Amino acid sequence: MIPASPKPASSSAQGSAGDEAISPYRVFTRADWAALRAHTPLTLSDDELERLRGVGDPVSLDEVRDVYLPLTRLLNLQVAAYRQLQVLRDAFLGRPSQRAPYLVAIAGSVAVGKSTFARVLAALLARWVDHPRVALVATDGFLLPNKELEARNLMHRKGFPESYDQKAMLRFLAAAKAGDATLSVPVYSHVDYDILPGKFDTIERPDVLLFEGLNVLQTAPGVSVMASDFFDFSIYVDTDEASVADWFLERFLLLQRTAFQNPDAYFHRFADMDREKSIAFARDVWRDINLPNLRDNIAPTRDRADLIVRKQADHSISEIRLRGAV
Ligand SMILES: Nc1ncnc2c1ncn2[C@@H]1O[C@H](COP(=O)(O)OP(=O)(O)O)[C@@H](O)[C@H]1O
Ligand SMILES: CC(C)(COP(=O)(O)O)[C@@H](O)C(=O)NCCC(=O)O
Repeated sequence: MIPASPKPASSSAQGSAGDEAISPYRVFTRADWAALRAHTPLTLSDDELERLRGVGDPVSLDEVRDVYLPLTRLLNLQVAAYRQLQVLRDAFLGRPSQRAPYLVAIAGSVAVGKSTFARVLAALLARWVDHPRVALVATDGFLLPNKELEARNLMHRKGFPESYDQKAMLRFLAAAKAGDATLSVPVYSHVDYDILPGKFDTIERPDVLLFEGLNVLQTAPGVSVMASDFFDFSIYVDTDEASVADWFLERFLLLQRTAFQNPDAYFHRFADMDREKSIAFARDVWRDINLPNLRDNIAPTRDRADLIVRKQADHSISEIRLRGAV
């Protein structure tokens, strides 16, 4: 179903008036998008949603109804079409039909709520009978271990392109797309603030693989293969800089009262820091690390996504842009 009165894409942070005229996106208000749910049933309860919410990320059941259900309906149709295409391609190649997972990338700033978005989407997609096996992988598993970051003087560049083992990430995506039966991903711990040596998560034959991280849509000069070569669909979780700066600060203060109280936490030394110093510290980390990374490496990838969800200052999603639906 197509909404009665489509709107042209409004100007973007990077776009000029000229770009606006040639935007590949169709812009939906939340209400227009919600109408595309059709009869997709709500399969999550409030309790289940509570368990999926991230620290300080207040996604509501209304938002699940209005935003996530139409999206799962769209993805369900896309997966069906993708599978038909695979069958046809294998027939062309004269080989037995092979099944590879449908890969969905989720990008956005630090603290924008990618993990919650991905967890809720994964839970909803897994309730569809035609793709019950949904795996979720975060790209932090592909960060270089702290020892290596220290050796390269990159401890203050965590999350920047050079802080990841790009080759390992591409190898993983290639293996996933090749339909490998068992996939293994290194584990990053927010408690240790480091990769856990020798620890891997194992994923077996997912129908859909969600791949979430700030770097998933990045390209690099002179590089011929990039992560997005392996994606079937991509989503960018967007908001304005001021909102995400506040969310980062609020989350830091919340983690301070919870996760940092754990004596084993890397950030335990900040557990009892007074409020004023804590605010100053979190603002510094934002200003010196996460904001420059957002501006230089993350936000410029936004307009490569198939879908952009735009959050307001209260974290709620107010607008959705869909590529190719103009
Ligand atoms: N220092 C920390 N200690 C514990 N959990 C953390 C810490 N920093 C981030 N997290 C959690 O890690 C996840 C990923 O965070 P982040 O990379 O900022 O992306 P996003 O907020 O977009 O999901 C979130 O669930 C967040 O709450
Ligand atoms: C681990 C992260 C780089 C996010 O990684 P991602 O899962 O997006 O690959 C980020 O959460 C982080 O720790 N940044 C370092 C600066 C900071 O402490 O906020």
